[in-house]
Amino acid sequence: MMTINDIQSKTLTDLFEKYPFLPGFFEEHTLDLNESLDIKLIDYLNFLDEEEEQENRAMDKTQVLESMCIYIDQMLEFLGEDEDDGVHSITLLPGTNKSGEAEMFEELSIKKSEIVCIVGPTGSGKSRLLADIEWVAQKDTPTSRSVLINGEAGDKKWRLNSGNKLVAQLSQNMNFVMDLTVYEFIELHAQSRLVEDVERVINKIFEQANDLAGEKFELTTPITSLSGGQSRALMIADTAILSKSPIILIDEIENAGIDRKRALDLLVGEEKIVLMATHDPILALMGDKRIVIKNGGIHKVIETSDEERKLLGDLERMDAVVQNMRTRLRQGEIIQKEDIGF
Ligand SMILES: Nc1ncnc2c1ncn2[C@@H]1O[C@H](COP(=O)(O)OP(=O)(O)OP(=O)(O)O)[C@@H](O)[C@H]1O
Repeated sequence: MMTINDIQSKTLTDLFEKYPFLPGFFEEHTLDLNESLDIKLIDYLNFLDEEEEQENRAMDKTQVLESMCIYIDQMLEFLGEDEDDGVHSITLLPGTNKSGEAEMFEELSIKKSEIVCIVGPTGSGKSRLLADIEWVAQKDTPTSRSVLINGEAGDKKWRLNSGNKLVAQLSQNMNFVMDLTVYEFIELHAQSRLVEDVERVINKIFEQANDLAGEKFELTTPITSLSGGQSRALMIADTAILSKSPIILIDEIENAGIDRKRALDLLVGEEKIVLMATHDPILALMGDKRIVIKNGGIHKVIETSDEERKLLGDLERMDAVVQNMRTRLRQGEIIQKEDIGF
């Protein structure tokens, strides 16, 4: 909760920088902003009182300050940005597997800029684990797991917020139905986030998305004509740059036409906690750790070893061969043994 003390001795310049939506409050309450903004809020309000403008206003100084606090709280809530939002880590505490047996780990903490992969057979419970995190489980899901935020019992406030603010989900199917160009799509999102320099953000997302996508697209391309890989690339860049959610949950990044290593680097570079369920060995080894799920329970947590990282290079080369074949087959070419190269 914002208090009068939090804001009254800050300058208007600082307040506007921190809360870019705040000029809207001044406008709504016909508070004149002609003077220099390098004035403390309280001095500004005193000055207005001295000018005897108060008689023309519905509220006195204290009421203005009080309603400004409420306005800031509500706007932050609406935007999914509470003041004490900083999530530095999440911690999983064990529950039970599908047979009701205790899970095989004591506790697992995941910090900012860490990538953790979730591996395990189909139906073993990978998506369930992602859902437990999204729900900030407190022994109240089928797994009885608990999730701590910054080492403390998860606050249920995360659940109630419609802005999906703890977690951003990147699911496998990205089918756009809106009739917008790439430019309009990003612009809409940037405006809803009240970004100040919308043009700069649009260009940044567009460039990053094109970097990730194999085939390039334009700002004028309608989003409904993007290929699967291109839409995925756009969503990843958009989430990394515009989403305020500290945790990104990914249900597999399919291989088609997207630079997956770069995609992960981009997300981690923006200081996100990244959890990714995957069946793909390359992605699994790109993580710092991987959680192995068996029969609904966390069976093991494995740190990616140096040897595995070296093997990752080999796997990527093999993958490049397969990708190349795929492209050539698509173009109607004939494949020969020497094309395989090993
Ligand atoms: N510990 C558990 N206790 C009880 N039920 C569980 C547990 N873990 C998972 N389940 C249930 O098992 C089912 C399959 O789990 P889930 O969908 O998470 O598997 P998955 O590994 O994501 O599968 P896929 O690879 O096919 O996507 C779900 O109904 C889930 O709620």
